[in-house]
Amino acid sequence: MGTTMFRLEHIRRELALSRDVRQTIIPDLSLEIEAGEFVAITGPSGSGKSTLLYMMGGLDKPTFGNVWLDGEELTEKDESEMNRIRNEKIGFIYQFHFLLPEFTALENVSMPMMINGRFNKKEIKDRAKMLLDTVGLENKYTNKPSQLSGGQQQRVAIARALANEPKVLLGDEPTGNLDSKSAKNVYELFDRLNQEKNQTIVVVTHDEDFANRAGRRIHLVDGMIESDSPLRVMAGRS
Ligand SMILES: Nc1ncnc2c1ncn2[C@@H]1O[C@H](COP(=O)(O)OP(=O)(O)OP(=O)(O)O)[C@@H](O)[C@H]1O
Repeated sequence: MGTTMFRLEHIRRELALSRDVRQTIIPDLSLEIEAGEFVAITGPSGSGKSTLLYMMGGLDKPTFGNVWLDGEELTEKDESEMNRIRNEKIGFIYQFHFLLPEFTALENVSMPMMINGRFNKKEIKDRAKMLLDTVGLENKYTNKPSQLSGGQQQRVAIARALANEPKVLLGDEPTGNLDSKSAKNVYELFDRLNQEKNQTIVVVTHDEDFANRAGRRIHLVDGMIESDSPLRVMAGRS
């Protein structure tokens, strides 16, 4: 048995549409994800995929139920504790990269490390370079986002998400805004991070090719797990 990275117990997420009308997005969902897994969450539009991912990343709270990440219970944490956990343990990648336009690739990747305070100035610069090298942008340290292609911008966002050596990398349609060639580069990068560094990855995706790269696919319909299937034997796991 591996180490449990995520444990979700009887998650329910309701939304108040008006004073007395509530919509149930996720009725009752339980799930465990182990360290080193690469999981794709798929399902039709509106099935609750992003809502689930945001609760896993502590960006949204369930109406009922509990979420544990790496042994820490997220739902009971206040905002400042959650900010710490997000900065230390979670790398989040969105469909749109949200890079800071006035800063270079190197500065964008450095930012989470400067907030964290764990590395000194030189270490931050060295790590930022190493991370940009990892995502294949060794020649783009001083480029600002506007001087990079969409795929390159997303790779900077991935390097930034990895800055503080997060326990988990969460992606909400990370290839949703990319052409097929750039998307393929991003899949390959996720694959490599998972295979070589045993990085735990959970991505929400509509992209079949991407979902097929993952070791496990969780298919949601109406906020319920319709299927949960391993796709292939993961490297290094018995
Ligand atoms: N802030 C909100 N206000 C109102 N409805 C919301 C809100 N957030 C989510 N919803 C509703 O909750 C349901 C689930 O949304 P969610 O974004 O999790 O689905 P999804 O499977 O990720 O969809 P998509 O694939 O289209 O991104 C949808 O019916 C959506 O309309």
